[in-house]
Amino acid sequence: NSLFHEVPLAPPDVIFNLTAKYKADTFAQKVNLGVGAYRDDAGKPWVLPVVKKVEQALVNDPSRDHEYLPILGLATFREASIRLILGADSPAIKENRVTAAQTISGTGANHLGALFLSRFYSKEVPIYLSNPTWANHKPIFNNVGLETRNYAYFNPKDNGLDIDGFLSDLKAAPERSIVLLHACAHNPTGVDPTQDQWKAIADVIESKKLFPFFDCAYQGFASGDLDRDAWAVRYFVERGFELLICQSYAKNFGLYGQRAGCLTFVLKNSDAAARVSSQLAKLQRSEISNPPAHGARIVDRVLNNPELYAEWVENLREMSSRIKNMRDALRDCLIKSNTPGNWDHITNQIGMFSFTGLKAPQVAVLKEKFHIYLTDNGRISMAGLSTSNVEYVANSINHVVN
Ligand SMILES: Cc1ncc(COP(=O)(O)O)c(CN[C@@](C)(CC(=O)O)C(=O)O)c1O
Repeated sequence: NSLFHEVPLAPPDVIFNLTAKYKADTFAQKVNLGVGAYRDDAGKPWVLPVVKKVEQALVNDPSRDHEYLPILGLATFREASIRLILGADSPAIKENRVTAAQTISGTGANHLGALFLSRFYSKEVPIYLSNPTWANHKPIFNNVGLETRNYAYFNPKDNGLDIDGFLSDLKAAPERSIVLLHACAHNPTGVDPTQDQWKAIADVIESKKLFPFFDCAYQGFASGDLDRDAWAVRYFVERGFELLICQSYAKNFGLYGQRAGCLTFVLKNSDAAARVSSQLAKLQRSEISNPPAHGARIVDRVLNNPELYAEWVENLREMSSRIKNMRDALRDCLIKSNTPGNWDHITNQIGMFSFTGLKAPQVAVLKEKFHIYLTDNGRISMAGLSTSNVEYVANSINHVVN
């Protein structure tokens, strides 16, 4: 008998297993609405033109080597990431009370933030996650010994935000609890709080002394405007909260496999920032020693060069507007084919995903009969839609809701 013969067989990951099933499917008209990865109108992954350009320059740069990065990553990448999320004129930056660590993409930022809080904030308080939230959030926090709880988020009646449930769950939370907040383009619902609702959320977090833990994986993807998508984070900073933000460059730079991300901490003063930074370095060293260089160098060059930055903004707008067009097209097709139900949420929701309201049995039929892949909770990645498959998808949805 092996020493590990009692290791339980874990189920495959929901989202990555969907991709594998889709790839294995030989049906000509198969459609992948699973993983939240951008595809162009031909259904192909899109290497951003600005990324291609910078990669060429990097490869041809004679001074480039493969030395270790510092433990906390490329300094100019970290500084640019802080400016991107907080705004170049942020008071927190001026007062030198921000610190950051380059991480293994957004997942790594969530993990390092969780690990730090479990060590230096508290292990006794729970972290509140939106219901529903990204499938990977719960395992990330449980892995570092944090108890996870839910706050109400999605209202199935209007496929919108259950703000009353949201606020009352936070009011009932133990003081100092951590609250995970999606900065923009909520995954999986595509439903974001309005600015007034963010103010009400901030009021409860302040009065209950809760800790805001922002996860920002889609900056620039939601509205197409980087500053607008960072509004909630900047509002909380303005209100004087200490908080952290997880940034991912997987989606907005198309660098999924390069694992480029950043964990940014906003503190009360520079003394606290120095202390936090020193412990982030210690934790990071013992886990990954130092982060991967390639993706960060691409992001670093783009964010620190005005022309490349402007080109990146254009590339971002191209992705976010194609997704918006697909929202309009899907809703139009559903209405044109008299699909029962109200489909306004398809265009009211924002960012990579739409929470359709389809139930697991209906999802099963879409997968098995129509070869359309989406998660059982009815989430569809809008980037999987194209002008050539949107009608087929709408007709298939029509079939399963009738
Ligand atoms: C809210 C949220 N945070 C963090 C991440 C982490 O992304 P990264 O580590 O690649 O930077 C994702 C990616 N979510 C995807 C796009 C992929 C996945 O599940 O990992 C999704 O399909 O939900 C996300 O949706």
